Amino acid sequence: MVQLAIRNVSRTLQDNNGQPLEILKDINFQASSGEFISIIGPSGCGKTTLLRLISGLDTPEKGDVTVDGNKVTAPNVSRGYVFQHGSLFPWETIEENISSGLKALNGRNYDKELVQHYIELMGLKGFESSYPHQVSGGMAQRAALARSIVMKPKLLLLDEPMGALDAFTRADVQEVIHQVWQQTKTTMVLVTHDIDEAIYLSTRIIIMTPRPGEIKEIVTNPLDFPRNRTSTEFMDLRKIIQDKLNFY
Ligand SMILES: Nc1ncnc2c1ncn2[C@@H]1O[C@H](COP(=O)(O)OP(=O)(O)OP(=O)(O)O)[C@@H](O)[C@H]1O
Repeated sequence: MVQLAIRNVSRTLQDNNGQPLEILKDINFQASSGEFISIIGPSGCGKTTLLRLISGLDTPEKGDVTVDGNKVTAPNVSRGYVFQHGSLFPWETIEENISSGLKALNGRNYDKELVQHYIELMGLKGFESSYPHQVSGGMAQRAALARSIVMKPKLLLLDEPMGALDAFTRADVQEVIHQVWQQTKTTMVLVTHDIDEAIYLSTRIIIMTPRPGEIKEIVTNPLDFPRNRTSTEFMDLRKIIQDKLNFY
């Protein structure tokens, strides 16, 4: 069933001199409930702009974004957003951060078991009382992910959440995202620069052109789970996507 629909979306912003800058041009795609979509493309092609339009943080001047048939006009808790730098509250502990949205919504009667479930799943047991500056970058990102997923969003938008992590930590957070996706069946849209990450996690990969960002191609990922990054099939797909990203 189609959950997310982007129809004829264009977005023009202003550059530093006040001149119009066409960022996104005629974007069209649909995602079904439970899909994992990655968006990949050259720097500045409008990936984050597209994610902001899906979240409702921004609105397009042409076209529309709908989720479950409803037009997106403003942010909503049903669409979670995880930033590159998880943006945890530095004055709250890991547990307080994870439960902050639930508390804001439900007061003190929030679902504490759910919070504990994600503390365990994210490997944060024993660090509940630590503050963000006392844990590693990977742990902070796992906590940011937990903070979003406990809200049970219909759609989870991931804006390069592994972008600032080293290769080992990155693989570790990818694994956690994959587990959360499989367990919750939440529709996820990930912006990434990392072809392997896109192949490892996604059901489909959207390849964008340089600015103005247009969809060059949508590649359906044929690989079964669990995926093996060193398999021939994985490496073949990496080459195919790398070639499609070769614009110059
Ligand atoms: N608020 C804004 N006003 C003007 N221009 C903006 C604004 N936000 C982004 N831009 C410009 O829009 C273009 C697309 O930005 P965006 O962050 O969406 O690209 P991206 O593909 O996510 O880039 P990257 O991969 O480097 O993160 C860039 O040239 C950026 O400088």
